[in-house]
Amino acid sequence: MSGSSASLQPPADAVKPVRHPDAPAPGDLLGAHYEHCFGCGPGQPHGLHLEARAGEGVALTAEFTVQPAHQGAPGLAHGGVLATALDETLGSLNWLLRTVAVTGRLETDYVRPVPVGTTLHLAAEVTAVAGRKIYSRAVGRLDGPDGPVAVRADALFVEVKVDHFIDHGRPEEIRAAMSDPDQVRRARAFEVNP
Ligand SMILES: CCCCCCCC/C=C\CCCCCCCC(=O)SCCNC(=O)CCNC(=O)[C@H](O)C(C)(C)COP(=O)(O)OP(=O)(O)OC[C@H]1O[C@@H](n2cnc3c(N)ncnc32)[C@H](O)[C@@H]1OP(=O)(O)O
Repeated sequence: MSGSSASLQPPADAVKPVRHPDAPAPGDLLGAHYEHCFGCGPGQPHGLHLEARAGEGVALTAEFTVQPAHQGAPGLAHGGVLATALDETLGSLNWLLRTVAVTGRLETDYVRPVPVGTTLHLAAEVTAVAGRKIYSRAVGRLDGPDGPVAVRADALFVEVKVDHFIDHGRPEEIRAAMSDPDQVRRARAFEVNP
């Protein structure tokens, strides 16, 4: 069974997403938005270390290999970890819009179990934008980019200012992030609009 709820249907005044002119070129690795991000950060030993690559338009692909630390049932990926992989992949679309946005709603279908050791091949795209609301979807496949579907998600991201993180994040991590010029550069890269 699948099908997303009414709140994930774009409204009548929604428009097509526009790829930012300074978005990374198709094929480019997007890199981590934050060193300690559980989804993409190199500084998280048990994190997903998801690697996303820009596609054409407002779309991308990503890969994530399920590690023993990601188990739910013996030898199988935890559903919450798979939702994280989908969330992170969808969040990476921010790089192509050059907009900072956070997940408001994420609906996930689990279609096939995902064994430890599997590389999940993910693909995501923005389908519509309505004001601050960004509608997107993602799919994760086994055995390669054209393999059988294991997981799917529909999502609504909501645009926020960088202040969202500064206002709500724990002060010690915010202080460390703000004193790291590379982190500040990455945060700025999202907020430069045409
Ligand atoms: C230099 C130092 C700083 C460093 C910075 C680092 C750089 C960072 C760069 C990039 C970060 C990317 C990170 C990606 C990580 C992966 C993605 C995640 O996991 S994000 C974490 C999980 N998500 C949250 O924690 C959100 C928690 N929720 C909230 O904060 C708020 O609820 C928020 C912002 C989502 C909305 O709150 P409102 O007060 O701003 O806006 P309202 O008016 O409530 O909503 C706006 C519109 O969206 C709809 N909406 C909101 N939530 C909805 C929902 N759950 N379902 C349906 N519609 C929803 C509303 O109905 C409204 O629609 P109508 O304009 O009236 O048509």
